[in-house]
Amino acid sequence: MKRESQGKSMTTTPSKDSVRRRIEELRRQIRYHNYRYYALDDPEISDAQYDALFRELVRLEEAHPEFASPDSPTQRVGFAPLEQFEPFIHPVPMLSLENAMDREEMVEFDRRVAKLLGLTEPIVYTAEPKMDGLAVEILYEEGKLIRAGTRGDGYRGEDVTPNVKTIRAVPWRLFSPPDGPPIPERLTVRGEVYMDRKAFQALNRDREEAGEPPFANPRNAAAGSLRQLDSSITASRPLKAFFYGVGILEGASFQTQWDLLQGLRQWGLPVNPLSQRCRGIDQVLAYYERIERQRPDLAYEVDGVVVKVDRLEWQRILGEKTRSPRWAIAYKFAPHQARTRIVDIQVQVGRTGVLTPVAHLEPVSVGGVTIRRATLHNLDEIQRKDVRIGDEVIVQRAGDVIPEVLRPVTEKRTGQERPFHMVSQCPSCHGPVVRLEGEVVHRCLNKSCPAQVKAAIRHFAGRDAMDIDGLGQKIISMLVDEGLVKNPADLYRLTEEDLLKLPGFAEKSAANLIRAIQESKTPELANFINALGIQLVGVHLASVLAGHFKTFQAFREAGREELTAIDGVGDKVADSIVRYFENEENNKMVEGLLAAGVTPRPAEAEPVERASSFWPDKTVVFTGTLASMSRKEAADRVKALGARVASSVSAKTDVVVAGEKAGSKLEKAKALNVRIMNEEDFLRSLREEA
Ligand SMILES: NC(=O)c1ccc[n+]([C@@H]2O[C@H](COP(=O)([O-])OP(=O)(O)OC[C@H]3O[C@@H](n4cnc5c(N)ncnc54)[C@H](O)[C@@H]3O)[C@@H](O)[C@H]2O)c1
Ligand SMILES: [Zn+2]
Repeated sequence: MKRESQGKSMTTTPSKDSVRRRIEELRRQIRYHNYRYYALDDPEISDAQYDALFRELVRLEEAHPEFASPDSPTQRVGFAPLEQFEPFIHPVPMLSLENAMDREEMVEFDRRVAKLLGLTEPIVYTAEPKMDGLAVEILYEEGKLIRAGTRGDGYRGEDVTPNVKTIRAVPWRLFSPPDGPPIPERLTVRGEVYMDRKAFQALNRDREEAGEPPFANPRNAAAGSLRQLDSSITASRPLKAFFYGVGILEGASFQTQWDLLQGLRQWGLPVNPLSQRCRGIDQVLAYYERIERQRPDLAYEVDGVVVKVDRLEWQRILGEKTRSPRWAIAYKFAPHQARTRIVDIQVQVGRTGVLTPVAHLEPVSVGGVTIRRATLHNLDEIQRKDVRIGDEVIVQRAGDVIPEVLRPVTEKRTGQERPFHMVSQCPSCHGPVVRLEGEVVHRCLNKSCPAQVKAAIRHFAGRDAMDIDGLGQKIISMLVDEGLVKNPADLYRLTEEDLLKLPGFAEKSAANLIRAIQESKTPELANFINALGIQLVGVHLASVLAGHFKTFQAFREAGREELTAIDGVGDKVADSIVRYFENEENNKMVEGLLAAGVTPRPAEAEPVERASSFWPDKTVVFTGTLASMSRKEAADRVKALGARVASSVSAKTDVVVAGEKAGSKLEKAKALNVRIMNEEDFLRSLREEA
């Protein structure tokens, strides 16, 4: 895929004056976009477009040093912290990274490093996925989490300690096995807070349904979730973190970046398992290609790889420039973008009646996937981007995130393009379309609107809900159109005879679907709560609520007070739940489900005790025999602390607990660089959690 033009190429020599004006214009634009991106977490342009502006400015300033200025955005990191937050001072400045866009720039980086160090042999690097989240620094003293802040302008960030403490992957206390590095007296560790793509999509769906503006991408969702004044909002968002560096490190030392990563891992800080040591630039380039291939399958967004000179001594020799270190570089992936034409814009009705305009496109291949539709979010977005029917547009797809229209190519307009008007009648039920006060979205308010019923049933039958196999969009559509199903509870009254009347069903397929529906009757409580489709209650909150209430009855009877007392449940969510169960129709539907024999399984394990430092969210494999307890007992102990137990070792394994006579799993763990605990380490860590 060709990238968008990297700024204007200059064929004739421009006058000094026009260069100065362009520089000023670029600085003004970049400052504005920095503000949107860093302060508001709401960018207006894509990263690729931003990078093009930034690079053009760098080039002009290099070619015309007389216009250089210490307050140019090229000399600064990020954006000053917002005043609503207490400042977080970085004891060692937290810089940005220089970017490379192609192989030549990487080869050039390698040459520069070799020259500065006076080396001729291949240089060893540690290469890591470049997480697309936001950078944080956390201070640990004697292993205890003291404070955490965002990067801000590199010198001062925003103090977000209570928010960072709600992230399960972040230990409140560091852990040290006897054979690992000692716990440092003082440590500031640096990492990236991010949100998985799936969680991001679920969050955006919930937001769109609730009439709130969706986040542009997982990075902004993570940043917007972490930079909250109310940490219960942060707690309700499924954030994760990977760590990759340190600022201060007292009382422990490492020789290389690679050893440092292993050390962080041993202290219980999550480190990206895809990191790799590379000998020479060719291995770096191969690593880049491998990660780019894996990119669509990763659970999270990466926007490139970060390459760091491995020897810390050499890093010190190379030192820093104003904005970035000389010993590291970010090799960015090309965005998956393409040009195509909007054939039409149609509105789609969601399960709570929200109307989403969707662009129907001339099919185009973007990063290997053919796309025919792209979301336009809402009317405001369409007007802000000035997208019209018939426009040639740039579309972008990041991983499996829903493709979106970035902007029209206005130079290609013919005058035949038509602006989009929001419909005044619901395309499904022809009811009136309204825009409620304070909302950006338009809605159909008719509760029995067929499109809403269909969407609600699709949600109900989905993977994270009742998980009904074989109940796809087409069948749901027929069931609703034929009047066989008016709400989810009706599904359980369907018979084979009903289905056989529909086109496309035979005895066997009808029997299969009825069986799948009947088999869905004992969902996990969290899935059942999610299935109900309560506004603002998505997959993540549903599991928080299930963990708290244990039974559906207790959840259903909970009052506002009890709800808001739960970590991660704010006023809005509590109101929405209470309102749901006050509604006559919802109650009838829920009664219908229970009467049909739907019995959610009570949630099991105790909610994780937050103060426990190491085990939450870790994937653990046991191997060999433990002298002090059975395998089952050991597994139950760590599960109670929030860990998952797996049977085989993979790159996703966090810890292998190896007892006597451990065999191949232990070998595999060593090969994959997975942390290994012997029985003594294991018992000690359980004692520490007690
Ligand atoms: N769209 C917009 O309007 C807009 C505006 C401003 C910035 N941006 C984006 O932000 C970028 C500039 O931001 P930046 O200064 O944060 O630089 P950067 O994102 O290019 O690189 C530095 C950052 O990379 C992150 N990182 C991820 N994984 C890492 C790892 N393994 N090791 C080290 N660091 C890792 C850290 O947060 C670090 O601060 C631009 O290139 C652009 O893509 C976009
Ligand atoms: Zn309708």
